[in-house]
Amino acid sequence: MSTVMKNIGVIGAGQMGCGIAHVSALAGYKVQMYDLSKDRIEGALATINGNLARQVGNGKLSEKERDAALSLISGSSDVNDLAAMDMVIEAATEDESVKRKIYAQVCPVLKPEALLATNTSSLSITRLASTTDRPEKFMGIHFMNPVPVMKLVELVRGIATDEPTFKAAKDYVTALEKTATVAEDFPAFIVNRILLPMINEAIYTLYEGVGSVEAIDTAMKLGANHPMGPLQLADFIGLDTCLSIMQVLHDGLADSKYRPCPLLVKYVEAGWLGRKSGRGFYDYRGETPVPTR
Ligand SMILES: CC(=O)CC(=O)SCCNC(=O)CCNC(=O)[C@H](O)C(C)(C)COP(=O)(O)OP(=O)(O)OC[C@H]1O[C@@H](n2cnc3c(N)ncnc32)[C@H](O)[C@@H]1OP(=O)(O)O
Ligand SMILES: NC(=O)C1=CN([C@@H]2O[C@H](COP(=O)(O)OP(=O)(O)OC[C@H]3O[C@@H](n4cnc5c(N)ncnc54)[C@H](OP(=O)(O)O)[C@@H]3O)[C@@H](O)[C@H]2O)C=CC1
Repeated sequence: MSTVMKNIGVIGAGQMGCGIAHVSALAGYKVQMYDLSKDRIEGALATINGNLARQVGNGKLSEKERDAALSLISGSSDVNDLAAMDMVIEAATEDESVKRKIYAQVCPVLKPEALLATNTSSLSITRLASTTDRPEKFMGIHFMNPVPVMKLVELVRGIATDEPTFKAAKDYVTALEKTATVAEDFPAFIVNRILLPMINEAIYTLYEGVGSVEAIDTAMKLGANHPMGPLQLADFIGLDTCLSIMQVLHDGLADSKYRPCPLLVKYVEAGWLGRKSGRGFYDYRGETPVPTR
């Protein structure tokens, strides 16, 4: 039997949390966002408003549909506001210790029958599930960035995930008019197992001086028809997230071919995390992005 869901909680009001709230509300779910600070929540609501307005501007949505979606989204920095949720999707920072702390805080607040999902890009679903009070009701629902545009969602079961949970997650993805693929619970699943080593290799190509930022991105855009160059895409994903994923691949598969490029490590250590921090392989602080190497 499938669980009928109406109320979706989203933990982490960053770029992915905003996207998940956006598409869930458009599909008619009531959405409650939670993040640590009120500022984050206010920023997220403004971002969602802007992205919905863009869809109205290009004729993808009517004003009525935008208003209906906006009226379904609330946010707060009080975890107790997640108590009535049928499913909570955690989309906080890609750091296992952060996610564990969140589950320890959130699980006692949730209804016993509520599902808990993670949008992790790489971490073991089974290991994350084991830190919760409901491993059978826990799974990976991995959206792609930007969520309102990308059609794919990877569904990942942990060893304990039960069938009604999987079915409810699949029904939810279908209601969002997205396509689900099933990935096994291996480091970084399918998309990032393939995509992130390519991005890491592009950073090695830069590190070794084979080409400049501009040359590498132009080469892959015009030479391989990628919509974004790999360094532009790394900045878009977030360099902290890219590094975490490479570390999970390196540790989890114990193969030196996944060694994170030292230049990626250096950028993250500098706090140059890409678009979200204003600087990465490009500097976004002016009118147009300028390569940093
Ligand atoms: C790391 C992980 O765990 C997994 C991942 O997500 S990996 C990352 C996967 N994503 C990708 O590979 C994205 C690659 N890039 C692209 O596909 C395209 O460059 C892009 C869709 C992001 C932008 O496309 P574009 O043609 O350059 O820009 P543009 O024409 O302005 O936008 C196309 C659409 O995207 C929307 N869009 C662009 N950026 C957006 C954003 N950040 N948020 C919401 N919508 C956005 C635009 O509104 C537009 O929508 P419509 O088609 O409804 O008009
Ligand atoms: N970026 C991408 O392309 C994709 C990312 N993902 C995954 O989605 C998740 C989120 O990524 P993304 O949105 O890019 O990251 P962001 O850095 O944009 O957002 C993360 C958000 O989580 C918040 N946060 C951190 N700690 C807590 C906490 N204890 N409680 C509540 N909120 C917290 C952060 O707040 P603060 O900034 O104040 O710390 C921030 O608002 C990660 O697991 C990532 O791997 C999945 C697919 C694609």
